[in-house]
Amino acid sequence: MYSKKMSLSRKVVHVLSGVFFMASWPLFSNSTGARFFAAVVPFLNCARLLTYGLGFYSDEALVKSVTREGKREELLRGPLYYVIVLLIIVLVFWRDSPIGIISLSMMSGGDGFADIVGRRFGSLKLPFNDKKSWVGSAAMFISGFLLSALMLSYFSWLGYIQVSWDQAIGKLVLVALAATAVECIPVTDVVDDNISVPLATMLVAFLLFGNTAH
Ligand SMILES: C/C(=C\COP(=O)(O)O)CCC[C@H](C)CCC[C@H](C)CCCC(C)C
Ligand SMILES: Nc1ccn([C@@H]2O[C@H](COP(=O)(O)OP(=O)(O)O)[C@@H](O)[C@H]2O)c(=O)n1
Repeated sequence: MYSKKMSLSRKVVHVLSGVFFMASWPLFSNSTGARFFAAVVPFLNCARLLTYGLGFYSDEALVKSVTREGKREELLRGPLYYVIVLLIIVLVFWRDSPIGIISLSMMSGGDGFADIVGRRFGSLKLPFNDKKSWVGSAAMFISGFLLSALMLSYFSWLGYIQVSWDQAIGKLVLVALAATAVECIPVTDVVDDNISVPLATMLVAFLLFGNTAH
């Protein structure tokens, strides 16, 4: 029986892994190769998830902390997609582009809180997706928007990006709406939302922000 406590702990890992990983980026040097050193952590986690997910070795603690039903094969789906997206974001966008910062915030914070809040308070389901709820989607939008704004402020304060907040706020609202829309449409049986949410965010953030946060 998969407990609510395990579900909550998995989601806390979902939220905090991405946030703490992103928050650690300023610890790396200003060299052009710094992103590759930062990519070592998600790379090693990819290897770990593949090793244990394919059954070469077993790690019950890992399986219990990041899977829904305690099956090792689950490591090869949501958790692996999540870490691959971290790898792509850190290599492609790094800390000097709002696109990666916002995409990671929507995937970790937005999608994470959608589950945490929606699973507990989401009795009123969406008319087009009975697995998702209005309050869960609202939590996705609000937490994704707030975490994105917080992390953009963080990297702006440290001098990696410049943010024109008079324009950025409106653009961030639109990006959060797009991410929320993608998260709640019933395609998660086909495309995991650890793929669909960041991809949709990257596209809309690129169209609205380009590679600067103005
Ligand atoms: C539970 C996770 C994904 C599943 O999502 P869903 O299917 O519920 O939508 C997150 C998996 C996390 C992964 C096993 C560990 C990732 C660690 C990260 C690469 C680096 C963290 C470093 C930081 C400094 C703690
Ligand atoms: N927009 C949302 C998202 C999730 N949820 C709740 O959170 C549970 C898990 O959502 P999910 O299938 O998107 O979980 P992950 O794929 O993110 O792990 C759902 O079964 C709903 O109970 C919600 O109510 N509304």
